[in-house]
Amino acid sequence: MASGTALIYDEEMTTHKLLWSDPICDIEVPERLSSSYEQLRSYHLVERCVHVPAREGSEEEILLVHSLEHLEVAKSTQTMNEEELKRVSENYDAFFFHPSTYRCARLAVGATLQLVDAVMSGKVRNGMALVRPPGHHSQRNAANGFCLFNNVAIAAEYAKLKYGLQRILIVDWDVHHGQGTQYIFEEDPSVLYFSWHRYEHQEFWPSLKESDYDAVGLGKGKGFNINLPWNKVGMGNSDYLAAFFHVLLPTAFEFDPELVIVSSGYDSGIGDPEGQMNATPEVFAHLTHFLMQLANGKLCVILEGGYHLKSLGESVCMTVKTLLGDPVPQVSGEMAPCLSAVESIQNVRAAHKPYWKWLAYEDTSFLQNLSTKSHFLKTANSNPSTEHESKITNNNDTVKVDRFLELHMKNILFPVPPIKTATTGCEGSEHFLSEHVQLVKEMDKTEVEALVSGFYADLVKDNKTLLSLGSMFVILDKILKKEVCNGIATSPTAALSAAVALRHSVRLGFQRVLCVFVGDMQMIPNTEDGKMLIINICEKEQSGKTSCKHYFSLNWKEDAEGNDFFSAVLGFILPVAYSYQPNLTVIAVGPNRNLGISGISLLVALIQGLAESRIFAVIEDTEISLMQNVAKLLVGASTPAFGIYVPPTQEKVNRIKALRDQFQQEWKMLQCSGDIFI
Ligand SMILES: COCC(O)(O)CCCCCNCCCN
Ligand SMILES: [Zn+2]
Repeated sequence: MASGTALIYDEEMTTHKLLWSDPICDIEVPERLSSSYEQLRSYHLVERCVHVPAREGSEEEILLVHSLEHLEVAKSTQTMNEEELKRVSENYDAFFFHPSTYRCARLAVGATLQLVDAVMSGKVRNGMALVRPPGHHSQRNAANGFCLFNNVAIAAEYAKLKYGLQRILIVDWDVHHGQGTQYIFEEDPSVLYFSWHRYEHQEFWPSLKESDYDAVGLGKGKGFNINLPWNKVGMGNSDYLAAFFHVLLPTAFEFDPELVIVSSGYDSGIGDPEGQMNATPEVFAHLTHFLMQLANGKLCVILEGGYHLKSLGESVCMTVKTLLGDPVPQVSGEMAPCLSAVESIQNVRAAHKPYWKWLAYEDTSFLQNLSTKSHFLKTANSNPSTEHESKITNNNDTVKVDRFLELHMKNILFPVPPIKTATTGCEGSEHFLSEHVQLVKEMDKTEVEALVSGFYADLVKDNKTLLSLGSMFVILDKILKKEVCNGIATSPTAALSAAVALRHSVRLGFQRVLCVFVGDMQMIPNTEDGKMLIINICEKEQSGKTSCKHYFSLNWKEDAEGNDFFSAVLGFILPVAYSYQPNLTVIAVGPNRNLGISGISLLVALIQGLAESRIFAVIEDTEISLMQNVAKLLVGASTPAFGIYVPPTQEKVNRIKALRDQFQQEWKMLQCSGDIFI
């Protein structure tokens, strides 16, 4: 299992700069790179990464994507004077040449390919390349939007050629549409390109019709180009997370890429003059964390845009911290996507229905009655939650944004707990002990008996479980005190242990405890006070307990292959969990579990994005291999391959939709279709 995070940075890429006045290009400054690198150093992140040197991309590598003519023009600029440079630059939309541009662009390509090699060779698990000039606007025969060579597109072609890859996912979270990348792979089903971008109904640059949600790819590439247009500014964390839950992740897991490359622009972050969006730096930790669960963790993050230096630097640090496996910080803001975002999500899901199995049963009837749609849009616009109140009056007030970010990041960058995982000396734990794992000593019997008789006598009927409870109390205590990030224990009766753990956690002071229970839960605590939210994935409805705001019984019978859990995890559990914003998560697996090991692994891996990754897992002690899998994930391993994709049945899709329709007003991250306001 590869480990380690590569960081690629070469100061020489700061020599490319604008020599004349140009109000459009003057935001793409060398300091973007140097201040990001300085910010990484100030958080002691550089020293934790594996340093990989940049190199020049060769002409042959550049010709994987670009025409010889384009290469020759670029090469010829090295010896030009300012007048000639200005003239050549005017041939392109929003691009400037400097005598060192060609050299820097080749370094940007080479740095990107070095990262691909480091990841594909297993030297590291993932990594980030800080490069400029950026790439996603440049096309086969043209520079565009500050980009000369399309670093990420060349990387994808290079990886296909050198490593025989057949499925590469490119995620472009830059706030501009990477039309260059779209054109290059439009007919190529081996490269799935996803981009969200400020669009405002084609008003915003590059103002292309083909940036809208109905540009799905051409010929054999149909379905492999996904555009999610933002038709309003001010999009925030909840909109970005909703886009991942309801569009990107279900598609990505069905596509099952062998490598994930991110066109990582941070102009989609708060404070950026180009994006005018509201998303705060920690959201990039969540987006990165989600993508780390694909391709066995093989993830290459390549810098694109980002023009507010403080916002850029903080977001780069959040990304690298997560690549290193640090706990994911709590995401801030109201977990409620705005109407415009939900409408875009609904449109892109409808546009891609013909191409993806997970969308086979998507309800696109809204397309027929567009009249009511425009009607509810008018009425909805009066609805408060259709607009995000902007945290910052406008992003152009740089100093104000600096101050906001200074305060905002203070309580985000908590110290990383020295130990990741605590465990009891339970069966099978000897397999995964490492410096990241702490073996906790048992609490002594008399103390456990005092605790149980004091607070849990109604739950604990016999002494058989007392011993397992003892170590559980110790682990929960350590998690509460942030001495460890998470913990795992086995129990002869996981249902009882979970019930005691939940009550104990609330008594210890956790205000919102999320419990995901797989299998027969048997004892369902009272959730009226909202201090717990329980999602029970079980085969049959628990006796007489129907779903309500804080208790869901998700009846789920795995198909034979045992791989059709994505729609439950991505379409329901994560959105509800993120809406709830727990400060502790308890994952319990009882008898008669009805999710396969890979389904539970995905659940544990993704849910680490919550509660600052504070998780307590309790597993029925008959499930040794499951326990070992879960323990490895808690220590930071990537989710294992999921095997063949099993699409959800219509019955399962309908069940999720029914729950979503019923609870999307309480848990707004469930929203993914605009008919919420009719
Ligand atoms: C990968 O490049 C990074 C980027 O996407 O941020 C480049 C943005 C170019 C923005 C150009 N604005 C032109 C406005 C014309 N009225
Ligand atoms: Zn951009």
